[in-house]
Amino acid sequence: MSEEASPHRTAAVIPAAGRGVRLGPGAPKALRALGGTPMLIHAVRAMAASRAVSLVVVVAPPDGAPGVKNLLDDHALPERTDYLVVPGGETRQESVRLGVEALPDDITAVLVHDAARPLVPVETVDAVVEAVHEGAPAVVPALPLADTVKQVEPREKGEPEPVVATPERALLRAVQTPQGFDRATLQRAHRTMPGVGEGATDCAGMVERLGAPVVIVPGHEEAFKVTRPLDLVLAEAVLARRRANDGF
Ligand SMILES: Nc1ccn([C@@H]2O[C@H](COP(=O)(O)OP(=O)(O)OP(=O)(O)O)[C@@H](O)[C@H]2O)c(=O)n1
Ligand SMILES: C[C@](O)(CO)[C@H](O)COP(=O)(O)O
Repeated sequence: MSEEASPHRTAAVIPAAGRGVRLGPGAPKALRALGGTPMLIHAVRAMAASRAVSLVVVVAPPDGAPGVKNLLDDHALPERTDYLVVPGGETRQESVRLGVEALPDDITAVLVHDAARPLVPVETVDAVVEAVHEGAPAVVPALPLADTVKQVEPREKGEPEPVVATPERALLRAVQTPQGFDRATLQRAHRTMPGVGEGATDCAGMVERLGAPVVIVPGHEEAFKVTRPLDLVLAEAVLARRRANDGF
């Protein structure tokens, strides 16, 4: 996909300021190695692989922006893409807001992609971009659920939680990133909605609360989020298979 015939200029914002508490002790999650390369670099390459993406904004840990700039300089990245690093905030919502505020004025479409989803295929990125360029204000890649989901009444840790409802699984989707937005819609959502507590867990949810439509495109099983140690084992296996298939 190319920007040449498009009136859009598309940027990707990569929130990478999280600590990775659920992954366990160590460096901030985005900086941990996957196949010998920081997870963040995989995520940056995944966004820059789309010819539609002309700018990648990395939202670094609050005190880690200079180190992340050095990291980008030290790794081979597509030259047609520009790169910018800004310091992040206390929550994902705050980090994304800081990334969006750093966008140059000529950007019209924005992808928001977790550094923690390093292996998203370019076909998924392009499908999201295409739907935004065709006029959707907000686009989310997602997959049907394998597990049945229960809604519960939360209790203290260790206490059995009463089940309140079993939503119809066929109507549910597990949501991934990159989520794609018309820039004005995303900016309005972030400017009008204060971050409460841990903040919104995804930007599309904020756009829904604005009353704007959000649509789903097919996600990909390799776009999973590295959250817990077992996810890293899976990510290493997927990467090893790709490298074996590519012969490098
Ligand atoms: N203050 C924060 C918190 C999260 N993120 C980013 O948001 C994405 C999704 O968050 P998650 O997987 O929850 O990452 P962490 O917050 O690092 O994980 P944990 O909750 O286990 O600490 C990650 O790329 C993470 O770096 C961010 O930029 N700023
Ligand atoms: C945006 C997201 O990846 C969609 O599934 C997810 O909500 C991020 O949640 P996290 O708790 O910040 O990992």
